[in-house]
Amino acid sequence: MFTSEPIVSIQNAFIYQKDRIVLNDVNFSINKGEFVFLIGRTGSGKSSLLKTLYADLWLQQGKAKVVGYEIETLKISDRPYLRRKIGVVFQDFQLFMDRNVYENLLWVLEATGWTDRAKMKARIAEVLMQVGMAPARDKMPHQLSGGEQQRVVIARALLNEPQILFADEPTGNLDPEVSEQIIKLFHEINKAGTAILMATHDFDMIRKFPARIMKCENGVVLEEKA
Ligand SMILES: Nc1ncnc2c1ncn2[C@@H]1O[C@H](COP(=O)(O)OP(=O)(O)OP(=O)(O)O)[C@@H](O)[C@H]1O
Repeated sequence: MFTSEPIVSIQNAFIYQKDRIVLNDVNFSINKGEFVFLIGRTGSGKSSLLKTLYADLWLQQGKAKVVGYEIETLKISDRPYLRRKIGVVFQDFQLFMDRNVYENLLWVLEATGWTDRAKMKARIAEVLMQVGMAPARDKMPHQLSGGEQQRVVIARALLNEPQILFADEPTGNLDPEVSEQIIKLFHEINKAGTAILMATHDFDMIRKFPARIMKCENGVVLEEKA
């Protein structure tokens, strides 16, 4: 039987902020193409868990493997290689406000080793099309609505064809209608094969777009029964 290795697996992991344990003995895995919601109250550890998985917070105890990289032993110099295979989307859009959409995306391609200008231009056109933002190519971020900016951020996260997107409250700053469009976009991206791990408070969206749910509660991560 064909079995593929999970793209995220975390075992016996203790997640710390400074010297305080935020999450104890975390164990789960995420398979290729899965969609997973991560829920839990403010301060329950969702962001800390995501940060650990994209190697922004040191994993002091336990093991994690993300798209083939062992997180607990990952050298700082190897982080860019991990980051090329994953995409990260936050609540605050974090675009360069002094560059237009095209330049924002170009910056990422340059920073991740692309050199062929024609291929870069084509890839940017492709991801902007995928998120419905092709007409905004030459606009400055301040000329876009919050939802449009978030689409550009998602396009940026897709540039290197990540195997998984980590999204931390990606609709946290958006009104409900726009949030729904953004979650729909994540679902389309997921259907095209990219796994998604999304921290959210938005229970309406979870009801509308049912998927696997994990919950941070009382210092542990639990699988939530549907
Ligand atoms: N940089 C930091 N230094 C010290 N403690 C931190 C830091 N970041 C978060 N914490 C603490 O770690 C705990 C978990 O926070 P975390 O941000 O992971 O929770 P969260 O579930 O993502 O919350 P929210 O929904 O508000 O984003 C909280 O008690 C928080 O105060």
